[in-house]
Amino acid sequence: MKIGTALSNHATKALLLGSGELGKELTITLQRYGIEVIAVDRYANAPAQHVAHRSHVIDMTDSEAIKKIIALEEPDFIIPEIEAIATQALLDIEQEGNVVVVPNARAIQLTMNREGIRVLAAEKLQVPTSKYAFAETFTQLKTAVENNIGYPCFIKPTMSSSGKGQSMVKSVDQLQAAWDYAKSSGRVDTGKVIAEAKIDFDFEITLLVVRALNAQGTVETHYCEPIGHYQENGDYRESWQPQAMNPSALKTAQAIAFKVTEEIGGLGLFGVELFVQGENVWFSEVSPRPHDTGMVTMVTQQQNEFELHARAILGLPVNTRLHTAGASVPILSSLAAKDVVYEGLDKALAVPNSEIRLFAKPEALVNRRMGVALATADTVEAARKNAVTSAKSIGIRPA
Ligand SMILES: Nc1ncnc2c1ncn2[C@@H]1O[C@H](COP(=O)(O)OP(=O)(O)OP(=O)(O)O)[C@@H](O)[C@H]1O
Ligand SMILES: NCC(=O)N[C@@H]1O[C@H](COP(=O)([O-])[O-])[C@@H](O)[C@H]1O
Ligand SMILES: [Mg+2]
Repeated sequence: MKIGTALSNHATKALLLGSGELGKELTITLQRYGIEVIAVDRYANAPAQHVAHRSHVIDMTDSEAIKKIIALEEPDFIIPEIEAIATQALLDIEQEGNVVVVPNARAIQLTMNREGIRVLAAEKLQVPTSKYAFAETFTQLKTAVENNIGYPCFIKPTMSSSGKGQSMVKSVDQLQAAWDYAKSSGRVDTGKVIAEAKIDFDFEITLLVVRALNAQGTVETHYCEPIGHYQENGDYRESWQPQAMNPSALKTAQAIAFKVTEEIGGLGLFGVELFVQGENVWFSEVSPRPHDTGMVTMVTQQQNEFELHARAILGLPVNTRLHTAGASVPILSSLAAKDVVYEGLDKALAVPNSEIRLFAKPEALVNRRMGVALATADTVEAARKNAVTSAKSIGIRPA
């Protein structure tokens, strides 16, 4: 493809829908290839907006608002970055044919809502998943859990991410609170919640998969080394790469990831979330974009997940090589405040082979991700230890 020079009349333009920490890294990468980036989010001063050429604040769950911004900016690429977007607008815009929705509008619609991707994976593609049911009322939820899903189970909003609105329920007396939380705390209330039986996994991974064009112009699938991670309340607390895996489980994981991403189609990087127990692998969900647990690749891979996504989208060559073991630990706020300052950067960076990214979100909330510590080492264990020490050195307090 021809890539126009940024800020000329022929600049290739990318419009990000969602401008968080993942979008910021992607913006920087796209700009290195001369792309003009417009960063859109639901609030002003979102991380990617700190570096983008231009930015807009809109209600991204409003189709008309999305269409208006697209008509104004006339981008070549629309890159959804968060799980809270009116996907119908993207389907309509794609139909018109002048813009590429990354990786495609159907992928965004399917993955933005857990119902779409779960039904596709489990029922059409027949890949193993946890047992699940959808409910529109508390009575439906209770009946499904009591008769079919069982305890313990997870109750989640169908449109959410980073664990928002999600809880694990061990007995019937916790069900009402889980229903109320899922209905009130997702990114968007679709009217439905999902109940999922708990999988007793040994560990869970994100398999980063890249669909990119080869020299012959055909799509090839590339896999990164598996990323292991540990989650609390549905949000990641540590990730590391590589996750040691039994070769047969890795093969199964790649086969599941291939099946799902091949069905979704388009070009770009995907984060396929899988649960592993012995040789068994279950599909959990997929992000058609860089993944939070994949931030570790900023220190472990020659081409990190943002570089891979940008290259794949632009039709450029990709390489998923890992060059070192590493780990990432998010820096979470312990307080809610409008203006905050970070402390301890000197201490955090005194940890050997560590790096810090501070996101500078304009408002801190309890457990909101405000930065990330990254570390490399000869072993994953040492890298994890260093990343934890580095992250703990950063304090967040009101300005
Ligand atoms: N059915 C399940 N069995 C076991 N653990 C689960 C199940 N569902 C969710 N979890 C745990 O909760 C975590 C978050 O779940 P999930 O990925 O569905 O939430 P999310 O809000 O989409 O998070 P993100 O957007 O960060 O991926 C999983 O990574 C896993 O640790
Ligand atoms: N698991 C998905 C994920 O990590 N998404 C990342 O978090 C941002 C939202 O953060 P916020 O809720 O703090 O605004 C998103 O914009 C994206 O960068
Ligand atoms: Mg997830």
